[in-house]
Amino acid sequence: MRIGLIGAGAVGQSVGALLVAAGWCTELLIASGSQASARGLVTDLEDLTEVTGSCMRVTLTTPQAMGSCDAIVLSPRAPFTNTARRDVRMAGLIANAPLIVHLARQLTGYTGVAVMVTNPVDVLARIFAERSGCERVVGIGAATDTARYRLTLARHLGVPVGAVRGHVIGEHGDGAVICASTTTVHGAPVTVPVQQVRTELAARPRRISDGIGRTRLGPAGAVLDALVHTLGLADGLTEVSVRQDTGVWLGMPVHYTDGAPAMCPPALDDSETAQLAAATEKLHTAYIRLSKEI
Ligand SMILES: NC(=O)c1ccc[n+]([C@@H]2O[C@H](COP(=O)([O-])OP(=O)(O)OC[C@H]3O[C@@H](n4cnc5c(N)ncnc54)[C@H](O)[C@@H]3O)[C@@H](O)[C@H]2O)c1
Repeated sequence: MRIGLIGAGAVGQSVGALLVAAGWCTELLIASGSQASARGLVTDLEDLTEVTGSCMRVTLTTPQAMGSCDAIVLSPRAPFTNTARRDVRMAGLIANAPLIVHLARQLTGYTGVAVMVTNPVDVLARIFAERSGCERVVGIGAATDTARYRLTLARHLGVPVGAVRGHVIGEHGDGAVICASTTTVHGAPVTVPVQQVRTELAARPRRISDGIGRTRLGPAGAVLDALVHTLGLADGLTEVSVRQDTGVWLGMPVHYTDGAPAMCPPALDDSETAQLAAATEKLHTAYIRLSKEI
């Protein structure tokens, strides 16, 4: 498996390290905003492969040279200061969209899997798919949100995380839908303190950023999870942002068999249905506004 990685920052570095540890990636091709950052990560990963006895080759390259990769991870971030207190991820739209459009042009007709990381991930996955013509674009975020949800609920109820079944879908952002009505603990329905959970879902990434600068390991794990499922290395259910009938990309549970996706939308109650419709509208509006500008 040959993987391209665009963006050698906090997430890109963590993805690189996880790919070395995973063992199935034979070559990692790296491009970034500057030669210096890409070369730095290539050098560090070379050291890691040598120390750990990994056979993975690490190569400095350009996005245009990634056309033959099985998958490309897009985790660049334009330099800007994010001062938003609400809708923090959406605040990156204007800064990051031109960069993603540029990459889409460079990767026009790409036939592999594209894993979008850059925020706002749902809108940018759509922009990249439509501008590049790539048909296998997934965004990450819902798997991390879901993991955070299960952790939070398990702690609140004092049960093992493995006993909690439930999803967070829709926007990776303030419009995320906590699927409380179908959540179970030890197979039984449960009353979810939705507002409390929502507060913790927003607090966790802030706590990580305040403590260690940027969120990186959870999202990198979600990238690996998306890669193994979309590339057919593992069958099973994961949450990724994928194209809906409306044309909008939303986080959903998707079951992959040999890399073939089957969407598994959870049943929703009236409130959750309304929240998902609102998220769809919000992301579509952002997309339309952006499309007029770039
Ligand atoms: N979807 C998610 O779950 C999730 C989670 C964490 C972070 N993110 C997003 O991922 C993006 C990256 O986050 P980060 O913390 O790694 O950022 P970072 O600032 O640490 O790194 C960004 C990297 O992008 C590179 N870059 C800048 N312009 C580029 C260009 N034109 N082409 C290629 N590379 C370019 C920079 O050189 C830098 O190495 C951000 O938008 C962030 O919000 C998403």
